[in-house]
Amino acid sequence: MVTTLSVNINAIAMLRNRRDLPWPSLEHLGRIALQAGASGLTVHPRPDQRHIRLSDLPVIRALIDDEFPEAEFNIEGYPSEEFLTLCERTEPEQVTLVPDDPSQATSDHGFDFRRDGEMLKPIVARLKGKGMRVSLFADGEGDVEAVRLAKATGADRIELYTGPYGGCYDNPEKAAAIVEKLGQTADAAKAEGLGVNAGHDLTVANLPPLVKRIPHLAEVSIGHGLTADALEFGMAETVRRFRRACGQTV
Ligand SMILES: CC(=O)[C@@H](O)[C@H](O)COP(=O)(O)O
Ligand SMILES: NCC(=O)COP(=O)(O)O
Repeated sequence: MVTTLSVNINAIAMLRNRRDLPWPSLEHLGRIALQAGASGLTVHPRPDQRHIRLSDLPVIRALIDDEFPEAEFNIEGYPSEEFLTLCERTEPEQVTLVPDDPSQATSDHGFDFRRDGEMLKPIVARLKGKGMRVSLFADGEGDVEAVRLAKATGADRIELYTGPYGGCYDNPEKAAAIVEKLGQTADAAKAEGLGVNAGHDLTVANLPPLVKRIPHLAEVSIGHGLTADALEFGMAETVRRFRRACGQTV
């Protein structure tokens, strides 16, 4: 399976929001990323709109619809009524649900499916009923029962939270142990018929071992590390670097 790359544009929005000016432009950089072969764009609007603003969503929707109809729009967020209404209005191809509290600085854990499974079922059904693929943010600790409960929600995929893996950039032994746990979680998901995505703190350096251990990894969404890379190499070249790191022929 080819692992596709969705470019998360949150960090670009954060840079833009430093000033009351329209640059760097999400539309322009999103276009460059898609032209360079990214499979889609990801946004994670937070309730305080500290990076992605609600007004950004129709712009990205139109960019994909008008210029890249094969691309995927992935919207991430906590499934509040406000967020679900936003998804219904924007109709992303994929919604990634996360358990984040509004006060969280960033996503730092997956769902507790033992606690949240029943709560998620009608939400997953509602989004899928409107034609959106649903992915659920999940810890990658090899918890097979949690994966079974994720499947029972009706979701199409899980997204493995790779923050602990990304944090081990200076500790290869620990990183290898975490990749193995992520791999075991992904194997359990595959056995249940769930697709597998991954994201958080992925980089050109740490992607290849992950993709090697999880050959059925469907998609990675990457923002922080990718934006840092783009400052050095430019968005188009960065997308090509990340695509190669995903195992794609560029
Ligand atoms: C869901 C996830 O993994 C996060 O990485 C998220 O998309 C990033 O959110 P922030 O950009 O707000 O840190
Ligand atoms: N779903 C994870 C994501 O979109 C990007 O996370 P990060 O690369 O900004 O950590």
